[in-house]
Amino acid sequence: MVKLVQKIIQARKKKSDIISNKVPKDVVDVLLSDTSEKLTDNLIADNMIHMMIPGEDSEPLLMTIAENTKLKTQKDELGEPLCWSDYLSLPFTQNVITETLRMGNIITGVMRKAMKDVEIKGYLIPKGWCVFTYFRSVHLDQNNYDWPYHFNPWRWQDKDMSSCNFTPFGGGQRLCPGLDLARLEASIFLHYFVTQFRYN
Ligand code: HEM
Repeated sequence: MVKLVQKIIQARKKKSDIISNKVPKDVVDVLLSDTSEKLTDNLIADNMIHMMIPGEDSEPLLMTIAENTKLKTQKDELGEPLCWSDYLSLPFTQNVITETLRMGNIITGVMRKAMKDVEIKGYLIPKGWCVFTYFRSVHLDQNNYDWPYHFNPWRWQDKDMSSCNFTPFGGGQRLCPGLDLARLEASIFLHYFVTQFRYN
């Protein structure tokens, strides 16, 4: 990321040599126009990255904290432990988990062996061949997801998850039997993480 941002800075520097005295249009322009010489390219890149990360992740985190804090307060008032229906009552947290599974699933795909000749979309997979179905390329394909590298839990609101474009737990006869348990564990982790831990 630093390398990428540094390239942008270099390109801007070249441009600003040609067009001097122009009014700064964005953060990079402002940082580059600093005359104190304290701002190295590295520091400028660092500043830009720090501005990008909160812009990207703060909203989903805020929503998750709000939803889970509300539940924790209710539970504390009633003096009750968490139960199954609580897990289902956190729709935004579920969307955060779904989006995490889409972008960062630890299982990148599954292996299959063709038991007979199979033709898919004009390609022949001969009997006995092994195939690796790569989930990640489907989950990060912009034909299936707008801005696929953008962490956007809202994309799952009112969306049907049972499509072939979303298979973090596999599908068919070998569908992961731990699917619900995995989501439940992730929800419990997120609940305690956002309601009990401090970031500093
Ligand atoms: C985020 C967590 C998890 C992910 C992403 C995941 C993903 C998967 C995937 C993709 C498969 C299909 C493998 C294939 O088709 O070859 C699978 C199978 C399986 N998973 Fe999970 N899994 C998770 C958690 C769990 C948990 C918590 C358990 C059990 C407590 C579990 C038990 C199994 C078992 C037993 C199979 C084999 C099913 C079969 O072959 O019939 N998984 N998992």
